[in-house]
Amino acid sequence: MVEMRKPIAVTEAIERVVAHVKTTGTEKVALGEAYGRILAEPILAKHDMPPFERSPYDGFAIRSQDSIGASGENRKAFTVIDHIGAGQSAKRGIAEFEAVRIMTGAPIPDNADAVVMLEQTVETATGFTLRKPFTSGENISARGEEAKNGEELIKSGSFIHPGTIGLLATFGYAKVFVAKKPIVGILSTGTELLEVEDELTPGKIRNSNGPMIAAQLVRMGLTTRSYGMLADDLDMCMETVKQALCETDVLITTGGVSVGDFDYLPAVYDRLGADVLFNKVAMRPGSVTTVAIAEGKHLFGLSGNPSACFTGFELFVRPVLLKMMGSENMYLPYAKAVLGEDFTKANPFTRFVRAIYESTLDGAIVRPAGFNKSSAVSSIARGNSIIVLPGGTRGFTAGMDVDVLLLGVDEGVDKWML
Ligand SMILES: Nc1nc2c(c(=O)[nH]1)N[C@H]1C(S)=C(S)[C@@H](COP(=O)(O)OP(=O)(O)OC[C@H]3O[C@@H](n4cnc5c(N)ncnc54)[C@H](O)[C@@H]3O)O[C@H]1N2
Ligand code: MOO
Ligand SMILES: [Mg+2]
Repeated sequence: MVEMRKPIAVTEAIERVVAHVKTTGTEKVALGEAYGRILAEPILAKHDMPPFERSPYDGFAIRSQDSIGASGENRKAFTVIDHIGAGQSAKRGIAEFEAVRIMTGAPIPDNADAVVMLEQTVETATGFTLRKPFTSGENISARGEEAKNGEELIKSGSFIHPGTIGLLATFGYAKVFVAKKPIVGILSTGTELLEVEDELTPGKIRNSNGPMIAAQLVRMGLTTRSYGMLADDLDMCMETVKQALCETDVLITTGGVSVGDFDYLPAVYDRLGADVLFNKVAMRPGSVTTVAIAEGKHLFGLSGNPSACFTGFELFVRPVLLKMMGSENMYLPYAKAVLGEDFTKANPFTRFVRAIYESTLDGAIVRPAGFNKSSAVSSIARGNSIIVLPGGTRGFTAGMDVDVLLLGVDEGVDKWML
């Protein structure tokens, strides 16, 4: 008797996988190694920023009170007593009708409270004249105007992108606490599988899922511990999965999760006494995606069909890995776009269509990326996004609004929106 599986909704499946996450712990890395990691401490302002009152312009620092009454007919004259660029300080404070020629980024001299831009002055033998009054604080960057000492600027759990690196450098974080990377194993199962460099032989195909998942992990800044390829053999699968459970934080397998005579992953979970969170999801592709927990670790049984495998990774593996690293932004970012061509197939389950998303001057357009069966590889290659069509619908036509999940974006969002 073939086992009858009960499909659960995608949202429910996602909730179940992310409910069981243990964090990986933290480590300190040099700033130069921090790009692409997840912050494991908040970024605090270690001092006021700017740390001193400074000039935002190239010009002259003056006492604003000396400019009162200035006009085209009544230009006020100033004597320049010093000349400083960024990194230099004036030798003394200014007195009445004195000024310091000051460049962008240089500290405001004592007694000065306004900066006149070079363009607003006319040079004289000893200084300059100006034709308008300045208010106290005009053209001055106040100390701490961007951040006050001790202020939390970026949350722990945030993705470290180039801007984050700039902020860390600003506050002297030569080293920073980041989440440890989880060790992720990949095992490709299937008697039909050949290595990438192998010539085709009858009935065989090359293993594309293994390299594809490894690259999906690289896109997240993670590396892979590869368990290679195994033929569909229960004992061999069992042995390798057990070994991987000792050596990894998460194991991803591909293939062998359906109800076929050589689909051995269900038996592996059974023998391990694993807690199967689900083995059928109301989605296409990827309906047979199975996730189990053994020894507190996630075993992701992704389908062998490449599009199902790819989608299963993005929907289920990615949020778990991100949550393990303390990120709250674990879900793919979401967009609305106009469907660029008809998609008339029925969608008994939620359908994830590999797609090409394009921003145009008239708004976002999305089109299916070609041959879109669960077994498809080419549409994954063409796609940069996934159209999500709700279950129980059909007859989407060009011009309709559809939901899209964007791929390859550094940092996702903290909510599953669909
Ligand atoms: N009677 C039923 N048959 C099937 C069902 C079902 O519910 N009842 N589900 C179908 C669905 S949906 C899918 S998806 C597949 C899932 O199959 P498995 O996850 O068990 O994967 P395999 O049987 O091992 O392989 C399926 C397909 O994918 C190819 N494959 C496998 N591994 C790789 C790889 N590493 N690289 C590239 N391609 C791979 C494999 O050759 C098969 O063609 O089951 C349906 N059947
Ligand atoms: O898991 Mo299958 O991919 O739904 O076709
Ligand atoms: Mg199968």
